[in-house]
Amino acid sequence: MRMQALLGVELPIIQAPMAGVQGSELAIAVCNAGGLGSLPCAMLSLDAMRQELAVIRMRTTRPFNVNFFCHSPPVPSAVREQAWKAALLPYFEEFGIDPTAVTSGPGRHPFNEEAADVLAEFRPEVVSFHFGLPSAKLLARVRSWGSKILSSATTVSEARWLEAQGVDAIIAQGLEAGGHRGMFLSDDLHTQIGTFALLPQMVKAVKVPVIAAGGIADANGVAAALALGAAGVQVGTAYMLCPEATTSTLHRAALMSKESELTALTNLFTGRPARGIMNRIMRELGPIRADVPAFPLATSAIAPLRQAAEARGIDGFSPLWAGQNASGCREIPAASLTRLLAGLSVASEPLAELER
Ligand SMILES: Cc1cc2nc3c(=O)[nH]c(=O)nc-3n(C[C@H](O)[C@H](O)[C@H](O)COP(=O)(O)O)c2cc1C
Repeated sequence: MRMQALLGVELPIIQAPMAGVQGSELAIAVCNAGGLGSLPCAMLSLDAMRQELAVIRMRTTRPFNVNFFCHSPPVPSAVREQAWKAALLPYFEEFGIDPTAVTSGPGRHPFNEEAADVLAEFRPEVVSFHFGLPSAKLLARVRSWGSKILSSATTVSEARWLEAQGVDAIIAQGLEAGGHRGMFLSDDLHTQIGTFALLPQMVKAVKVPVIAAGGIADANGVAAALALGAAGVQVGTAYMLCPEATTSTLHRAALMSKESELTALTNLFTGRPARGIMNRIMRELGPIRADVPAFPLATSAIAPLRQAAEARGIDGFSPLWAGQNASGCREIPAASLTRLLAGLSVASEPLAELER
């Protein structure tokens, strides 16, 4: 089944939920252009989430997707906290940050009953999860509103597991993808393979529709994914320069520069592996370390460093999330990008140029 029939949209394009670089504005623009816009909620308070959802309902009548992380809350480890702070100490000194003032604590919220209470007020057409699924009870609550349920899988085994839990579609997230790996059955990074190797195997293994994600940045990429059996695609990185995204100036500059050609998986910023543009701290500490606190506890120690560096215009301590294919990033309205991805024409001349 094509994604359009399943999710009630015109185009087979999902704008990937991207916590930290977008809110309702991007989602609304994509929905109104015929794609499926997404609101990432992992970093939103309940009040902010309610406000964003109200804005979306007000400004579009189309289906939209609301996205959550569903990791298990971490067990803090004093040993790892200490080791992490020790590794960061030279940088705290360089930027004049008092290490004793650095607090620890979670920086990302998993989906829970309180978030479900807010969601119940809006009953979104689609709800997607990252890092597996929430409890069966919570999932049943989401399903009771008629919301279609999506989740990311990075391996065929994860796809089979999600199908057994009754999801409506599976997002095949390949190695190229920007941001956090949705992996949840294994923490072995070698298990995730490239999108166009993963997709056909997943399509063969499960009966539910499979949506391709990772490294897809233009109409040819979308067509290739559909030819390999995808019901639709989920595109993240390509939307990050759109004016409706909230991507920071430093992050935009990195995406537009040659730097964006080198990305790596790193757990330094949150405790879980995510793909971002290589920067100073990734280079100097090594992008993956065993002594980093569990997700999302690593975030709080690095946050003051990031803040101090960004205030000086330095991007070396910021998570510059991006996929391996930033070639589709364009400073054009999200509606135009959505149409171009779907192989449709756009009205204005400079944009029509991009189609060639
Ligand atoms: C900046 C950024 C933030 C992301 N945040 C989320 C998120 O909050 N939830 C989620 O399910 N996926 C998130 N992802 C992953 C996307 O859902 C998707 O897998 C990825 O963007 C697809 O690869 P591409 O970036 O190459 O298009 C994020 C990706 C990026 C680039």
